[in-house]
Amino acid sequence: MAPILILSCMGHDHNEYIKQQVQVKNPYLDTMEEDILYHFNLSTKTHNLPEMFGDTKFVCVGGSGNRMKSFAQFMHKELNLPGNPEDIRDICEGTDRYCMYKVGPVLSISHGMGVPSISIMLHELIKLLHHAQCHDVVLFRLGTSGGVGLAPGTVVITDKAVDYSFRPQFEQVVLGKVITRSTELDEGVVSELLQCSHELQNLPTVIGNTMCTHDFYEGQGRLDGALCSFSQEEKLDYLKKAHEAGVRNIEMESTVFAAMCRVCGLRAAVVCVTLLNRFDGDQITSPHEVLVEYQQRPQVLVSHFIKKRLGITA
Ligand SMILES: O=P(O)(O)O[C@H]1O[C@H](CO)[C@@H](O)[C@H]1O
Ligand SMILES: O=c1cc[nH]c(=O)[nH]1
Repeated sequence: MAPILILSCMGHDHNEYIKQQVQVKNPYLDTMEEDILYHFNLSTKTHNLPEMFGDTKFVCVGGSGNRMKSFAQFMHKELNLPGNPEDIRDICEGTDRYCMYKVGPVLSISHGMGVPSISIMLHELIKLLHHAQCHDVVLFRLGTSGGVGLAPGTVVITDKAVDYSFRPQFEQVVLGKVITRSTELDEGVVSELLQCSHELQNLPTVIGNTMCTHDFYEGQGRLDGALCSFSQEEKLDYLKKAHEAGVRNIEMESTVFAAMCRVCGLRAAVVCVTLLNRFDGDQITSPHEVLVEYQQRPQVLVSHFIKKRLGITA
């Protein structure tokens, strides 16, 4: 029998977190004898998912496997967990599609680039959380992005994840028809994250809309792809319109992430650092070590959030 959501999934009262369970929205799932999470190389028959994952409270996802491994090692240290952080094992090592690390109540998973890649990962992740009977879970996407009118290195906590027309929605084609889902995120988590950013040094942070595109080059109005059919003026005009619509950064996964989490009753937030200001150019020119430090910023912010939630003080 599928667990039911006892209280409203989008409420903002802290007490409501207590009973929040993962709602898969598929009547067929509970009739299946076995569920193979193919891209994770896990299955309900071969793995004891409640034992492996039942205590998960925070799921952090990001594009690259190495970044999510470093984040897991960082969290291992931040949470003062026993053992050597260097020894953490990739739970999905039997497949090279995604990487997954578990450190205490934190699960760190890579999702690759773009909507199709993260959406496959999210289907399997949400089923995993359901099979493992997890509850009170908060999900974060920790990413990089192009800034719209912001200095490079600024952390953007997403208010609304919007599409190419600045609408807060995600369109999925199902059986040849378009289904539109809302991409509203949890306001409570957004304010908690903003408060966390005020408590940290050197972490310039804003709340803004995040535009999700299906491409890094033409899709984000870059003039430096292999194809370009528009002028510099047209590019700047589009970015200006985006800025007027409240867009402060551009990336490639936020809308489907927000939509799927929302439908399944999962509180979620998107926290991405900007690598450049798109009004100033398209190429990412900062030195490697600067970019490495930038991409740690969302991790530092979310780590602070997690430690506060767990009652761990510095
Ligand atoms: O830093 P990550 O999580 O990979 O995300 C951003 O970087 C990739 C493009 O370079 C896209 O996937 C975009 O969303
Ligand atoms: O400009 C950028 C930088 C990172 N990721 C993106 O999707 N766009």
